[in-house]
Amino acid sequence: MLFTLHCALSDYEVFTNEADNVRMMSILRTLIISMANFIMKIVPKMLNLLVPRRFLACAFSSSCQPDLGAIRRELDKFEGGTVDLKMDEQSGVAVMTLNNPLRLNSMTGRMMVDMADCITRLENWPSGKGLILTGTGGNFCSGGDLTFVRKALHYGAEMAAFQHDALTRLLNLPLISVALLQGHTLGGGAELATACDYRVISPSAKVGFVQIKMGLTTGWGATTRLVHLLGRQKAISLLTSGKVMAAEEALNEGLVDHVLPYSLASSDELGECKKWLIANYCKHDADLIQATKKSVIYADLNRDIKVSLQHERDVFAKYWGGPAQKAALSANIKHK
Ligand SMILES: CCCC(=O)SCCNC(=O)CCNC(=O)[C@H](O)C(C)(C)COP(=O)(O)OP(=O)(O)OC[C@H]1O[C@@H](n2cnc3c(N)ncnc32)[C@H](O)[C@@H]1OP(=O)(O)O
Repeated sequence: MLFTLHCALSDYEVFTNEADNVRMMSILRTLIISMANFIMKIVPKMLNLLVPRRFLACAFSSSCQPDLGAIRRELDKFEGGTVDLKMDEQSGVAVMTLNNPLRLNSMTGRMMVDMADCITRLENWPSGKGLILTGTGGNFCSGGDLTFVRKALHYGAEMAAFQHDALTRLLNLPLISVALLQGHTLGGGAELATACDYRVISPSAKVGFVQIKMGLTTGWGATTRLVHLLGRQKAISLLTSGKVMAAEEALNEGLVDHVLPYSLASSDELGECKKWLIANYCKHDADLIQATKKSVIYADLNRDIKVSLQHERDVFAKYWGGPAQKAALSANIKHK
């Protein structure tokens, strides 16, 4: 590079008449290309020195496997609130409750860890059929707990990796899940809601992906899930506007599936949501519901139609001629 620069400058002194202009242009071109090459080589090296290696490796390498155990230990230090789980064996419906009411159930690091543990328990619940994700005190969730957020500004990539893992596991539970949106569902709260199969909303509730107003994009996987759920256009519209929607608008946008007919006390709305879930999706045998949901997830993850059909056939063959089918045949059911 220095050699090229030296030659170019000394040549410039020699060529003074117009006939040499073409040659001079060519030298200048060589010089510019050399400088560009030099910059291309040196800038990534300087960046590497300035930005912590761990961040570069995790943010830019597709093969990066975040150490979720280490992240979990770090997040667990950001205390405040809990996430509680009640599994009702009789109905087969569990209720997972975000519990940080003084801060409208916004999520601390500790709550993220709690939620991941609840999801692990639900992954291993063979008699389960459904799950309701709700918040305590009449609010679903007002996003990341801003007290936690302010302390964890250095830890965004790691927190996102942890939440992506937990919420993908939530979405892929073999249970039919529904988020009950009451009061405020904002930012990260709206992201949590998209990790359930369905969303039921109280008529007085509001929901919005306000991340863009907070100088952020989605950190807990909602962009990916929204594109699957609503398609590109609606995802772009909800995420770039940051608009906070009332219940009917959220229904019209396709974000929610059912608006409760009346505003009730928050525990009564939970009861109504449970009735809606059971009546629509959890009437049948737990084993069959879980097999069905697993097949749907399999089909979603394996868009290769042959692979998905093979899996569907294998599951079908397991139930064909089994006791549930024989009982149904004997019952002579009329599907009116
Ligand atoms: C990776 C995550 C990315 C994100 O989630 S970005 C979005 C983060 N969320 C927010 O910015 C929401 C901020 N809060 C608000 O806009 C309002 O509080 C909200 C939800 C409209 C409710 O308004 P109001 O009904 O007037 O109630 P309020 O403001 O008096 O709130 C009651 C108490 O709750 C607190 N609170 C609400 N949301 C919080 C949050 N996210 N983190 C920490 N604290 C939060 C609020 O500070 C207030 O506490 P205090 O009574 O003043 O001690």
